[in-house]
Amino acid sequence: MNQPEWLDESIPEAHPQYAEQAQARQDQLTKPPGSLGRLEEIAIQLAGLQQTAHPVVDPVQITLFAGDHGIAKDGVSAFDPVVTLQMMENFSNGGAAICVMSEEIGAELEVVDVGTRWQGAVPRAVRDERIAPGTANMRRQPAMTDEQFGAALTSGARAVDRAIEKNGTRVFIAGEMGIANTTAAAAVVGALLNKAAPGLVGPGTGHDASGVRRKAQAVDDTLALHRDQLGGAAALAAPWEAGRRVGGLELAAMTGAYIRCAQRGVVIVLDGFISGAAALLAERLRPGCRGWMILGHNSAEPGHHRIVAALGGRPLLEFNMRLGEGSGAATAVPLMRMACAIHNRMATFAEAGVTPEGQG
Ligand SMILES: Cc1cc2ncn([C@H]3O[C@H](COP(=O)(O)O)[C@@H](O)[C@H]3O)c2cc1C
Ligand SMILES: O=C(O)c1cccnc1
Repeated sequence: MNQPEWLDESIPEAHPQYAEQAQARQDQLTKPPGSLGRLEEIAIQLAGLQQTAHPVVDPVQITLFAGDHGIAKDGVSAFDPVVTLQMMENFSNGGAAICVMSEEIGAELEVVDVGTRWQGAVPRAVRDERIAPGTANMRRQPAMTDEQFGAALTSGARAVDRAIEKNGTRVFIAGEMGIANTTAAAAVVGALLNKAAPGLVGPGTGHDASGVRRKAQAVDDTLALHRDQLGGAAALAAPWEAGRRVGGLELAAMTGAYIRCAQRGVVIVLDGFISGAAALLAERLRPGCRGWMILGHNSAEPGHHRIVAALGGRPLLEFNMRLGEGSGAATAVPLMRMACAIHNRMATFAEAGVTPEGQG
């Protein structure tokens, strides 16, 4: 299989010396050391990644990738797949949650259709990069061909390049829309971690218990088929095969975007369950991506904590959100801005004439 060439580009690492300097500055600011908790950690992490004494969050780019899923026909979502198409109109008209959120936080929003079943021209404000009219049903055959998977990765990577060129993006958020994509995400995580469906699947858009059981069966059937075809679980844990056989076009585009962010030194804020699955896939495809990721929030989708455990680290927010679209990541942005403002603008003990030593 021919993997896209850009995938081989190297990924820079954080510079400990900048993180150490940032830590030293935090300890000189007019507050008890450590008293701003994770706000301090965020600023220190960003300073190390951005190799600067003055970490920044802006410009923030949000790019939402949309795609349809063959397995949606099997009743794995509480909603009909036509909602993916209807939501494309809604994104185009500025009515979706992520549209309001991106406006509210002053972030640029782009919506890229990498594979919906939309007939004819896509809605006005949506960028048309359709690779296929949805994935094939992964319960019966690979969701994507090698070429389609590679093209979806590349579409995500190009979205990052485009954003950097347009606005000098420093923080990137990938969102998604695709009815049934929590099923695809669960299958990707099951394949990569060699886990069975129970514990990975959850209500998604709002299934009841019998819906969740149907979904778990779909994921287990899917994993069994591909493990069989490849001759074992280890072969399906190989990230290229996992990503193309049981993933989604939008999930692959997110994966490509994350890898590209890491290659280009752009900080990633992860969203929820689908974003987490794409992040895990990115790290498995190109180790080193994880260093560029900040976990935005803990999704209420029950399997999300397994992704968090596999990635390592602790999400910033516990907000009981389970929407996707990039919404959890967007919600974390104001806190990250606050962290940088404190780091960059607070007075030190020396500047303010405040006595730094404790009383012993
Ligand atoms: C109106 C609406 C807007 C959404 N925006 C994001 N999602 C979220 O729900 C879908 C995944 O859940 P499942 O796997 O259960 O289908 C994805 O489209 C995800 O982005 C939405 C879902 C709905 C119904
Ligand atoms: O956590 C998410 O991203 C999520 C959960 C349920 C449905 N859609 C998205």
